[in-house]
Parts: sequence; structure tokens; C-alpha cells
Amino acid sequence: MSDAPLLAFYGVSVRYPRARARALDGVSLGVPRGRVTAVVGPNGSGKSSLVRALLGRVPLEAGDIRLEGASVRTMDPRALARRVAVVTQREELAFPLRVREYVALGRLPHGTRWSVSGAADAEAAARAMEIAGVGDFADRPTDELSGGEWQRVRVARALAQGGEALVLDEPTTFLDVAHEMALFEIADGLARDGRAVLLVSHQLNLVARFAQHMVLLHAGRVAASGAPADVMDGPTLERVYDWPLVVTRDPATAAPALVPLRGGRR
Ligand SMILES: Nc1ncnc2c1ncn2[C@@H]1O[C@H](COP(=O)(O)OP(=O)(O)OP(=O)(O)O)[C@@H](O)[C@H]1O
Repeated sequence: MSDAPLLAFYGVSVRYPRARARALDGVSLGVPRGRVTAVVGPNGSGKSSLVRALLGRVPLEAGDIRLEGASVRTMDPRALARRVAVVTQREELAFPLRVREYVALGRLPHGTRWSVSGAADAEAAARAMEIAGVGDFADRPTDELSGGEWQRVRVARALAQGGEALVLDEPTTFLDVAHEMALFEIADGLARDGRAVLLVSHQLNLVARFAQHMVLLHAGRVAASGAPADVMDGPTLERVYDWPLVVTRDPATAAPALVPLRGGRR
């Protein structure tokens, strides 16, 4: 498996209109095939801004984002969507769809027109619903789903979209422990199949178990980057999160595990 990043952020800086500080300040990270790359960090550290920058929803002040060497800024959005599927942190539909209709939207970038009618598209959508475990409510309207069900349906849409890279921005928000584990296992399975997975998450302990590479953001900059064993460093995490904590070993898996202590600020 090649280590050359499929998707790469090079010195990316982002400043929102009217914001005093940059949301991202010279962030570089690679997302190679065959591994889960996780971005972690406190609220407001810039994680979602990386995803917004990838999607072109916020302009880059400096730097570039490249897919196999080609700047995504000059790519046709449909061509990008055929290769990179993204689940953003939030999404509201203007009007409800049936779950199976919404998941089928993931196939739109692959069609020649704004239609998804091919047997291969239907098969990809059905398979994605099965993997994401949303088949039981395939005929329900999206506006009647619980928060966790909607989250899983959005993951199913991204799986239906396929492509070489999957970007998930806090995909386990709203998920119970079983569905959270299932989601991490889906990410792990995709990476084992050779896909490039970029996962934004607050679940440091699960990230430490499932990701091969972690990037810790702090105030728009990379505070630490490397294997989970290196990034899960107590003093570094305590400084970045500004909360007393210890890093121990998970007794079941021996992965590094963060235990927050009582008595922090507030
Ligand atoms: N549209 C915007 N206009 C101005 N500032 C913004 C905007 N969106 C985000 N920011 C600011 O940019 C910084 C980074 O935000 P971002 O959403 O990338 O953080 P995050 O790490 O994803 O946070 P969280 O963990 O809370 O989701 C924050 O200070 C945030 O307040």
C-alpha cells in the first residue's frame, strides 16, 4: 500500500470574514489510502474548517488542497464528488425525502444527468444502506428520523457515493455506543479495503484504537501529529484541552486512553 497521500492539505490557512484570528493557520496533513487519519482537537480548533475548505465553502487565504497532486480548487465539483465523499457536521434538507431516495442521491455525481436510475446505482445504494444499518427505515421520511438515525442515513449516502476517499466530520454525534462502534468499524473496513479515510472526531479513545494517524489541532494549528501512541501524550493533551487528565491504557485493547480528571476550570 502506497504511503503517498491521496488527499493532502498543504499549509492551509483560512480566515472567516470579520473574524479576528485565522480559523486555520498553515495546516498541513496527508490522507493516504489504506488508513484512517483522524483530526482531533478542542471545540473551535479548526477541524470543520478543514472540511469546509475541502468543499470550497470557505476560501483559502494560503495553501492548497490536492487530490493526487491536482488542486481541488480547480476541479469540477462533480468530478471531486466521484472521488471524495463527505459527511459534513450538519445538514438540513429543504424538504424531506424517503431514506432510500436520499441515499440514492449519493449516486448523482456518477450519472450523466441529474438522474440515478441505473441498476449499478441501485445496487450501490442498497449495499450502502445495509452497511450503515439503515435498511429497516428505508421508506421513512428523513424529517421523522431521530438524530442518530439521520446521522447513519447521511453516512449511508456517502457510502453509496463511493470513491477513493471518505471524509467524516464528527459522524458519531448522536450515536449510541453500539452504533458508534459500528461506525468506527465501517471506517476501519474502508481503510482496510484501500480507501483513504479522514475522520474528524471528539472520541479520542476510539480514535486511538482505530486510527493509524492522528492530527491534533489547537487554535488553527497542528499541535501534534503522528501515531496514536505519540499524540495521546498526557501533558500535550492537558495543555491543548486545558483540563487535567491522565493517559492510561485501555485494559481491553491496550490502546492509549484518556481519563479526564475532576477539578479543571469552571
Ligand atoms: N462562518 C464563520 N464565521 C466566523 N467564524 C467562524 C465561522 N465558522 C467557524 N468560525 C470560527 O472558526 C474557528 C474554527 O471553527 P471550526 O468550526 O473549524 O472548529 P471545530 O474544531 O470544528 O469545532 P467543533 O469541535 O466545535 O465542531 C472557531 O473559532 C469558529 O468560531
